[in-house]
Amino acid sequence: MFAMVWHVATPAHALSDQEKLQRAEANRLDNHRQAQELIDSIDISNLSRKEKELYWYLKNWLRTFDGNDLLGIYERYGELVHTVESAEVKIRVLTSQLSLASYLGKWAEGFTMANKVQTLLSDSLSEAVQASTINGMITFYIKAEQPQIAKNLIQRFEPIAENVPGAKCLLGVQKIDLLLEQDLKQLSLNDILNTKLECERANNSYHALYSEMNLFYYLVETGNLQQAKVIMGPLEKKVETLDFVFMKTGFLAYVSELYKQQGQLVQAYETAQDVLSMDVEGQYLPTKIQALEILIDIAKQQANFEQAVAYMETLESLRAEFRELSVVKQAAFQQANFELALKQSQIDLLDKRNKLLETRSALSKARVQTTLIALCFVGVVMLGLLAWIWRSRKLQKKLSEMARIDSLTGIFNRGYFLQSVKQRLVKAQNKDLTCCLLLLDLDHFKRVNDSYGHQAGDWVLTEVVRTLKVVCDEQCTLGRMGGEEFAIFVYDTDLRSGLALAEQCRSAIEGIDTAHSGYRFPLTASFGVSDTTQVGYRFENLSSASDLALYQSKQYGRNRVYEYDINIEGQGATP
Ligand SMILES: Nc1nc2c(ncn2[C@@H]2O[C@H](COP(=O)(O)OP(=O)(O)OP(=O)(O)O)[C@@H](O)[C@H]2O)c(=O)[nH]1
Repeated sequence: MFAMVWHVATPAHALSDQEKLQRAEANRLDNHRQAQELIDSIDISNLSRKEKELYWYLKNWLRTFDGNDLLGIYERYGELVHTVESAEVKIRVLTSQLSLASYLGKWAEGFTMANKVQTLLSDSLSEAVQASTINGMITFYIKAEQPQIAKNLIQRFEPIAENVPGAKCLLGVQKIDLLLEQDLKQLSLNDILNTKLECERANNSYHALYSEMNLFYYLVETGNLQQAKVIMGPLEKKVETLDFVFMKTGFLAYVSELYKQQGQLVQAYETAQDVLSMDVEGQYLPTKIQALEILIDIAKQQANFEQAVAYMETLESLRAEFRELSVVKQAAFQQANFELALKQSQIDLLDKRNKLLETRSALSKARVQTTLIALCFVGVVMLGLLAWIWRSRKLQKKLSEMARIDSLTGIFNRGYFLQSVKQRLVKAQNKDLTCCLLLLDLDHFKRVNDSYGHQAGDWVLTEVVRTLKVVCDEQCTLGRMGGEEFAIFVYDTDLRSGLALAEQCRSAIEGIDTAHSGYRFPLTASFGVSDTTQVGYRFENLSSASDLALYQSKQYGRNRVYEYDINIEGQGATP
């Protein structure tokens, strides 16, 4: 049963490190010594990260067989579970640690661990890993005296066991274990035989032997002593080859029971003593209790009451220990459940907080959106306002321009001309500069209007201004004083220069070709000139003086330039 076919065919040294790992994994239950040798011969530098994780798991797992350093392995599993990345190896490490927790009586940690395994157990794991995990959990809960949870897990195991090779064997073993513990009447011989068959089919020699032992227990418990005796001999040999103390002691306790029931008291006594001596650390209390009960029976039957009482005292203390352990288990279970509920309520609380935060963030998002919309709205309003301000400015500019400029000719109107000239006069006075004012009036302009129409009159006005602009330089300020009367203020210019300029203007107007208006007619203007040396810097005085001179121009024949003369009224000048 333990022969390794592959091992015979392929020597270990011919295998790659990956193959060694796979073989060790496949045969770890059937031949843990060979699996151990394979693991020890692996050069881990050839392994990938995931393979290394499996390697470390198996290395620790195989060390549990000698049973020497269970606590050390338990702790190493604890470290490993934090460093492992592979979800499958992680849950296997945790499940094995869970199994050790039950051996070491670490019930509180065990229940917490079992809850963690439960949360890690997901459909994303392979069904094989799911099967071995559930199997490990069932073992734990049976030992932890939580049969209901074990039953539920068995139900969960059933559909998976259909698909995973070898899993039916494990499922069968668990069902039988549970019934052996809980309700022997529900168990049938066929259940055990079928399970044994399943395990043999799956080449799971360990569980096939385990089932055979269960068969033996069942036969002894149900009083089928003859049948039990038949299988006892070969079974004893097989059990001998195993290193598991608990398997040996468990088996021997029933062997002792069989001997006792068959009246072979000496053999029964010796075998029961073997059980007690093998389990020095007293790890397997139920077996020890079973052995002591046999010893008490035998002592009573042999009327060795003193011995019986001594055994009974030991038995009582073991039972007390057992009960205490049971209480410890229940308490640990309650505590783990309480912690789980606490954790769940904390998670619920966090969930609620998160939801609250989410709502708050949604609210603030909505607020931000509203603010943005409001800002956009304000932006649009601001833009509208700016556009409106811009338009108003433009309008204002146009209005103020209209207030300053004569719309027909484009030069200053009377009002603004006055304002502007007055400022310049102040400036000139401060600098003691002489300025001139020329007034000109078109001659017989009414005739143009009357003869050729208002449009021709407008043309004349525009053309005259254009001509004046050509003649005048930047020192001149032009203004339309009314109808066909214009003024030219010349800054920093004396009367002589002013008269010369007036003459230039007169001549230029006279030279305008009126044919461009569509009509041919004479076009002339009369001029009156004065300066500040004559009348001072008051505009009104200057204007009156030039006006008087203009009047003289008109009086003395038009198309002339007259300067203001304070003494003589009606003095002539050019031409
Ligand atoms: N076409 C046109 N005519 C204007 C404008 N403003 C005033 N007038 C005309 O100018 C004429 C001025 O006539 P008057 O004051 O009698 O002077 P005048 O005909 O030039 O005669 P003298 O000044 O004596 O040479 C009037 O017929 C006004 O209607 C204008 O903006 N366009």
